Amino acid sequence: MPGFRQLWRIFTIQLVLIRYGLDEVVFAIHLFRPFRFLLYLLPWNWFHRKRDPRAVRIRQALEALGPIYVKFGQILSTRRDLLPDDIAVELARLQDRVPPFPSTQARALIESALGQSIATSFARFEDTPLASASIAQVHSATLHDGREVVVKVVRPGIERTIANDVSLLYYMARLASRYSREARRLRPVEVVHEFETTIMDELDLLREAANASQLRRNFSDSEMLYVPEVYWPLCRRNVMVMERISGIPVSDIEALRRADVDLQLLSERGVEIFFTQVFKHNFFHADMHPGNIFVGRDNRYLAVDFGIMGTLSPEDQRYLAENFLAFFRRDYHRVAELHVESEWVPRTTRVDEFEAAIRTVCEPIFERPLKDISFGQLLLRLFQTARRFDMTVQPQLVLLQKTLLNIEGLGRQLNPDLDLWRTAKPFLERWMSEQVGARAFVGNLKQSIPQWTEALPELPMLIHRTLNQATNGHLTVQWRSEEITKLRHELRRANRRNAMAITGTGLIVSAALIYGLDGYAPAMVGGAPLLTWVLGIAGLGFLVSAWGE
Ligand SMILES: Nc1ncnc2c1ncn2[C@@H]1O[C@H](COP(=O)(O)OP(=O)(O)OP(=O)(O)O)[C@@H](O)[C@H]1O
Repeated sequence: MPGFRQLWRIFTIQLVLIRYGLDEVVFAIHLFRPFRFLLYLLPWNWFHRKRDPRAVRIRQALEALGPIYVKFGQILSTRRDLLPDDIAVELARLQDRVPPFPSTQARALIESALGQSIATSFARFEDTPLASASIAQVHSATLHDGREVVVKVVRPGIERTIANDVSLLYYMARLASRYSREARRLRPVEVVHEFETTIMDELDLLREAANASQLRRNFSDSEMLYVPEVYWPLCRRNVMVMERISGIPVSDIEALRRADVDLQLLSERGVEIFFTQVFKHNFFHADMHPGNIFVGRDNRYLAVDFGIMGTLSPEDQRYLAENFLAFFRRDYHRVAELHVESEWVPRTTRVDEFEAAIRTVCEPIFERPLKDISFGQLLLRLFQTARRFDMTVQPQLVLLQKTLLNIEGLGRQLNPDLDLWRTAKPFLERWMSEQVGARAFVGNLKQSIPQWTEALPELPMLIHRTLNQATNGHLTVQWRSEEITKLRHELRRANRRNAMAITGTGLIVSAALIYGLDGYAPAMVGGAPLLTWVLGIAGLGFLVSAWGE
């Protein structure tokens, strides 16, 4: 049960929702019905009732509720498998730009985190921030050796605010799940959990710095992507210092044209970077919105903001690649099979039914020319379909699908004729051939050589011991298999069944004999009818149990 302050906050949230005409979706309003009369005290123009479409009012309400809710809306916008399209599109418009906090506070936070004065750490520190978002603020600075850097500082007190808001969101999500079937369908508790994980990760700048370092290493020889260097001695949990990059924002197409950037090459490089990150490095930048991407010299991308990165398990990678290839061959049966094999949908799913559902969704999409087909939309539709077949939510896949949508959006903005499939197909086919077949065998062999060289010296001794045991007749082989275990159970059951049937038959025969002997066996006279019944019923009981085994 929440405390008074939380209840008050819930009450104010209700007011904001009512103000934006969202009372039809306010489940908890029932709890606050007694206070409804307070609404009549408010002037009529306080309400923004139903003037705008519902999706717009939801966005406005989140903006009115403050930065944490803006962030919540942004993360929610990526769950297009759960939300109606209009709401998802509108929530994606939420701007995470909030008024900056004073530079005196930023300086104090940095000094306390680094344990030294600003003047000791930097030759110059710019008080006007470059950017200010809900979690952190970014300032530019110069190191004593002359290198230009940016300093990212986490907002003061933000951890407590988030903790309070998240516990409130959990409370409301549980209420919603309990009282509203419609809300239950949106899996509110799961959504809040996802939000909590993402936002807590973003608070830890050491984690972001480590992500940046890894990505920089992965692309150290690349002419496609540049990742700024992290200055580790000046990084703490709430402060991060990294090389300052300068380039043209990728969304500024006019400026890119003026700078003679090859837009077609750039759009294809974007796709290649994405597939390289997902399939080669298994470490992808999952916050690829245009605000985080710049273009430098030689058509090279420059990336910032490494708070959200994604990885896939080797199995997910393989299933994903196979899914894409099967999709574009329109082999829906294989797509359905892959979903069952990978257990993205339950093993009990009927492949033919699932295949039919996928076909219904995908055929209209494939009617369009290949260059107009969106991978991200395709995955999204697939997840929406799979959800009807009880697909368990795979956060890593949702993250990937969202990134893919971003990449496509970006690529098509640069080059409306970008044919994603043409760029991606050779990449996926090459990757698949490296994973299966002779090349994969050689690759795996190479990988296991170190283990073999470690185990090799022990081999003669092992062979000697085994042969010794065999000649002395002490060698036992332990062989466990699922089939054998099943067979053993089956045999045991059959034995039990036989024993019960024999006992049951014996008892019934005995009952019949006693019944037949009645009158000829004087010692039993009087007890015979009762004994006949008891034996007969017991015999029947045994037979029925034997039947049920
Ligand atoms: N290394 C850098 N060099 C130059 N500018 C940078 C650098 N890092 C960040 N910036 C600028 O600061 C802005 C905010 O940085 P960043 O995205 O890392 O912060 P954030 O708090 O995570 O914001 P959001 O989550 O809203 O994107 C960037 O959009 C970019 O303009």
